[in-house]
Amino acid sequence: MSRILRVVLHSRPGKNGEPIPENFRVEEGTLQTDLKPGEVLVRTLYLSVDPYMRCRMNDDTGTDYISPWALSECVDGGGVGVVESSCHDAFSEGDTATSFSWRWQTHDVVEGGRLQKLDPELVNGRLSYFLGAVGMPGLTALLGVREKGHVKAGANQTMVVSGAAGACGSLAGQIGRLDGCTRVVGICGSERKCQVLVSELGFTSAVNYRHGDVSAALRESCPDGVDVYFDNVGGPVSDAVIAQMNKDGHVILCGQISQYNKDVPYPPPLKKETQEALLRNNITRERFMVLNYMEKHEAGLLQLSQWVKAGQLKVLETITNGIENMGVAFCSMMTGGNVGKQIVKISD
Ligand SMILES: NC(=O)C1=CN([C@@H]2O[C@H](COP(=O)(O)OP(=O)(O)OC[C@H]3O[C@@H](n4cnc5c(N)ncnc54)[C@H](OP(=O)(O)O)[C@@H]3O)[C@@H](O)[C@H]2O)C=CC1
Ligand SMILES: CCCCCC(=O)/C=C/[C@@H]1[C@@H](C/C=C\CCCC(=O)O)[C@@H](O)C[C@H]1O
Repeated sequence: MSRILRVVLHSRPGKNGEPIPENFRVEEGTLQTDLKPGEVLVRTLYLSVDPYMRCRMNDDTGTDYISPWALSECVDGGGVGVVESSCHDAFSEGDTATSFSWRWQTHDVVEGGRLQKLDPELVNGRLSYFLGAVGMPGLTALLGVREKGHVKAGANQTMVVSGAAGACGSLAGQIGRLDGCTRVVGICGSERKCQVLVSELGFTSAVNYRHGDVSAALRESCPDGVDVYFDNVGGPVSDAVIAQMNKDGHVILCGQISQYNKDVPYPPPLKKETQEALLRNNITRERFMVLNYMEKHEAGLLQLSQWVKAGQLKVLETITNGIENMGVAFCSMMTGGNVGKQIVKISD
């Protein structure tokens, strides 16, 4: 029996409420560490906080693929850890592993079949990258661009990315550039983030949506209009981008974070003018979900790993320490406190 810390959902923000760290509660508990056949004891190294978790804080997520978290039960999401002991053939002490449904606990006993073994070499030992650039957000950026973006090298395309300084957006813009877009413009929520996009990640230009006239800034940044829009945020930012899209353009409908604190279905309804602009200009806007492309994940992770190792894909992370700060890190990410992927480091 070991003593552990875990995070449970303490209260729900309400469907129209902003989440607060106090919606989560850290508890001490015990873990039975005598393993049954097939089980693995893992120590958590890193946990991910992600926007879709906001929907899991509601008692009804409004979707059929994301389930609500139960009150007072341990919450879960993407995680990476190290095997401390194993009764499963595929795992040995010292192996590293990941899962989309890693419990927010310092240690756990899990069925080995629910874990994927990791090759640290893919990330040059930076294991947190498996929750970001060489993980679900990286795949979202890569497959979103490749499956829905219709990017063609040499076609002089302009791509706009919203949420551009975040986990998916910072990678999507770089991938748009690697795949041949002439111009990649990022939209994000601060001057500092705009600077990072241009000076560190190679975006052509960046627009701060919290400052000044976004439509005017976009017009200046996109003199030939917008061909591909990687949409992470929805709402007024997306209305402004779609109004400047060219005929036969493509919206990659990745996420709509600006609407997650509202009681609306996913994807949220568009305003009439935006819907009309899509129809008038024959713009596709297809919902993209990374979990619908599982058969492409292995090759996608290899591609992402190669780019990262070659320095062609720059990785940004914001790392918060300590399981007691899961709620703080989640709320910070939801309000723009992160640059790149928001990670919580749980142990060495
Ligand atoms: N379809 C799929 O398969 C997947 C979709 N997603 C979606 O991708 C999007 C990005 O996720 P992820 O990269 O993990 O998160 P990020 O790392 O981008 O973090 C979220 C960011 O959203 C921005 N934001 C918050 N509120 C608003 C607002 N009202 N208007 C504009 N921007 C806002 C903040 O940046 P800022 O400072 O710029 O405001 C914040 O940093 C989300 O919508 C998510 O749901 C993610 C994974 C898979
Ligand atoms: C309702 C908002 C969804 C916005 C898009 C998004 O962020 C999607 C993210 C998914 C995410 C969650 C999907 C399923 C989780 C299931 C958990 C459960 O019900 O137990 C992530 O894991 C991959 C993205 O496709």
